[in-house]
Amino acid sequence: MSTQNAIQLSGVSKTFDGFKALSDADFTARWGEVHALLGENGAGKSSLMNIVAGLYGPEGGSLFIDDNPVKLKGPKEAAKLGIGMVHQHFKLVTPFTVAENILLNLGHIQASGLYRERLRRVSDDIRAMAERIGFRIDPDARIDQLSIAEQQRVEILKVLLAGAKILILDEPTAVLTEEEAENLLTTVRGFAHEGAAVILVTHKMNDVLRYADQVTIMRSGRTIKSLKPDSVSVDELVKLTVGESAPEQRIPVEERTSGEPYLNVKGLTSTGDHRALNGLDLTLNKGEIYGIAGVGGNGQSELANALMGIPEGVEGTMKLIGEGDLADFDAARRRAIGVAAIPADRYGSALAGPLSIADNFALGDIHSGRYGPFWYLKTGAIEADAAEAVRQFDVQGVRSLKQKSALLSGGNAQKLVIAREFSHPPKLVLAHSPSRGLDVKATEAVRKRLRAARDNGAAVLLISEDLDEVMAMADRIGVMSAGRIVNEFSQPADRQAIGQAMVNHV
Ligand SMILES: Nc1ncnc2c1ncn2[C@@H]1O[C@H](COP(=O)(O)OP(=O)(O)OP(=O)(O)O)[C@@H](O)[C@H]1O
Repeated sequence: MSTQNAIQLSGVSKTFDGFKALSDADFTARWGEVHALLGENGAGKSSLMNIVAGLYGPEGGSLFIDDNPVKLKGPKEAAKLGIGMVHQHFKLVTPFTVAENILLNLGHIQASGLYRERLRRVSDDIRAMAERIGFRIDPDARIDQLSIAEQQRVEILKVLLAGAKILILDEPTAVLTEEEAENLLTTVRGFAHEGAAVILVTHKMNDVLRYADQVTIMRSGRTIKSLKPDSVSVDELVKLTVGESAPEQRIPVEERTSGEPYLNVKGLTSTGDHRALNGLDLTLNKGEIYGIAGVGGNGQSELANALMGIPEGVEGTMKLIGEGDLADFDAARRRAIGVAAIPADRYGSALAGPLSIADNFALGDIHSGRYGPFWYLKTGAIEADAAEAVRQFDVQGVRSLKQKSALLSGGNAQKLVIAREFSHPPKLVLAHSPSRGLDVKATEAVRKRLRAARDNGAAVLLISEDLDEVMAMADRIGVMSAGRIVNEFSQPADRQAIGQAMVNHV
């Protein structure tokens, strides 16, 4: 393994609206290593890596690539130096196909030949790379027909095919299944050990311990420590990351009796050619958490969309007993009934990025009249409630409630969504990958909210590709495959049997 530095940042600072996101941060990653970057939500990990990727210019400090001092003028220059970053929130052109998106990114490299010919070549490269790293992806699929997990695979392929030698992966495994995550991390470790450098921004301690050669921990805009993961335990890493107050222990899920049925889904089927949902039946009871496990791309996103009222062509029924069919309710009616929705794509489907934190918080209550008639909103009341929610849900990085919500770090944006959705006691909670991108403390806080909602009698549907999360949270587990629930398990359930059911039907 070379000892030459791939990246060296020293004394880097960055301020946003007077807020110091990075102050005097140092970071060194060597060629040949997988280097994990850990830290609480809002610690500054993405900001630091955005500087390496040429997206942000630092105010102070210096950046060396391959031991040469550089001043990046933008991401193109970073790409030329072999730096490729896969962001937490994707940068794909949604009406385009996978191959078109990748060709767009490779424009400068694959410039020769007719467009169709170039597209064909790129499609071949995509297939070859996908096979090499164990991804299933169709180069001709349109991005807007792919699940979040599949879109992430496209982003990863995009960077790999552009020939990056310094790979920065911001939370790459957050939406991947265990097997996909293992494949990906094994592959990137292979790249690193062949001589590249891989930076893995993550909250998953086990990924750090299993795959990283070195780990740097950030807190409040500073790098506080860099060490070899095999020199510490998970507990020590957690403490270094979130401070002394270690998160709660996992509560083992016991067999428990739930209440009467509340949501009855019958024959839910996609109307398009691609039968993402194919006759799905599901009954969710009051006072239970029903977890949906499954390999990504088996209809989970379409189910979440249909239930949450995000446009999705489906037929079949989604009856809320005593209320009517969910498909007939507009957003205001859903709120009035007590439906809380936490979509997987928090920026695309849950938050209005250009609106302020306070306005995003109040969105759910505009129709109810809580803040006055909509032509004269009581901004003081909105801000008072939002301030209280920000405090209660520990949303960090809030300089002002008037700040755009798009500027919150990924994890803190999720906390804002959850604060809004739980601002009234919910009767039905629909949560899709709710702890994606959250640090250990925030993950525990979200899980506590879901459990509390269940204990107060709500029906909670948890759709997650993280089997550990489903196992830890759900009272009953449904395995989804090819657009249907193919097996149901009650707790305590056998993890291996669930894993079997997930793959047997693929
Ligand atoms: N473009 C921006 N404008 C204003 N503030 C920003 C911007 N980018 C980041 N920030 C702020 O800088 C701080 C650090 O954010 P950053 O995204 O780097 O954290 P992170 O460690 O990656 O967090 P997470 O784990 O939640 O993704 C946050 O308070 C965030 O709100």
